[in-house]
Amino acid sequence: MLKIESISKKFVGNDFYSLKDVNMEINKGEIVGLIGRNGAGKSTLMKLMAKSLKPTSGLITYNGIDIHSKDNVLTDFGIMIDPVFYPEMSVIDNLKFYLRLHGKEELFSNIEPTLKLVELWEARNRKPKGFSFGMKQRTALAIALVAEPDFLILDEPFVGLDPIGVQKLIDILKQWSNERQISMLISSHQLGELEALCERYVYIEAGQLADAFDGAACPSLLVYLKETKNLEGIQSLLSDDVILEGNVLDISTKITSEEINEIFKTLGNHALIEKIEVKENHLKEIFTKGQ
Ligand SMILES: Nc1ncnc2c1ncn2[C@@H]1O[C@H](COP(=O)(O)OP(=O)(O)OP(=O)(O)O)[C@@H](O)[C@H]1O
Repeated sequence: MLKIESISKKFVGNDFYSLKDVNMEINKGEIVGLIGRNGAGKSTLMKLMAKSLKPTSGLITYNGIDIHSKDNVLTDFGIMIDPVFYPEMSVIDNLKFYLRLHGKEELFSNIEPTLKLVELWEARNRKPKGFSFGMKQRTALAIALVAEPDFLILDEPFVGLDPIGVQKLIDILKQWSNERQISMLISSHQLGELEALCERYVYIEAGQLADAFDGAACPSLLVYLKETKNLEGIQSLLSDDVILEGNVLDISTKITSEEINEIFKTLGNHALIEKIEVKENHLKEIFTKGQ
């Protein structure tokens, strides 16, 4: 588990704190979305967690160990913040070098599926020096993913991926979190992508943790029912993800296709559907409040 306690960061020469007294925890297998406007402090927080910056004050521990107290605490971290590849070395050699550096040569077999995931397999023998911005992003992403990390820190991982690449990445990250209990902190301005992935969010505003909320606020369908009587048939369908309030059924898009089919079959059989709406994107609301 990663724990951040009262972390503050003031860069030399600045008269303001880029982060001020931030506290948070990320548990095993949890995917946490980090959101906030430009300059809010997201990258600074991630860099402190990745040890590429030192905090002005506060403590960050991973499984109880102060990450800044000694080397090798982050060996099982996959980090995509700043470019970490060698521009003059082919992509495939970059990945081999990274695995060797971490003593993980036995994972060379991961290189092909990882490069296929980020759609760089065809370009594997080219040097990132001549790559487009998106290709450089995807090289950094491949390096973060290749060593089967226990903890992923990804700063804007969707930038540079096309829609199919984005969906493939979302699917694999979900799968890793479910099957291998990998923890993740992901920052992105692409709120729809985050909503497809995260269970919990932290919102940073001017260096401070302004809000934290869970994924219950992910997109949902609102089904307006013609009547609120004779709803015994749908009682068994209600859950944390399918909530009935008055005559509105709030159905989270997290539920399975079997559940969706069951709900619509039941509603249709009783001709209960008045109209359907998509609930406003909650993350967008957070961003735009007070604007
Ligand atoms: N090396 C640095 N030296 C001085 N100030 C810095 C440095 N890095 C970041 N800052 C300042 O700290 C604040 C937070 O920056 P940070 O990059 O963490 O924001 P961010 O939330 O990641 O923004 P964006 O969404 O634009 O990437 C900004 O005011 C920024 O100018």
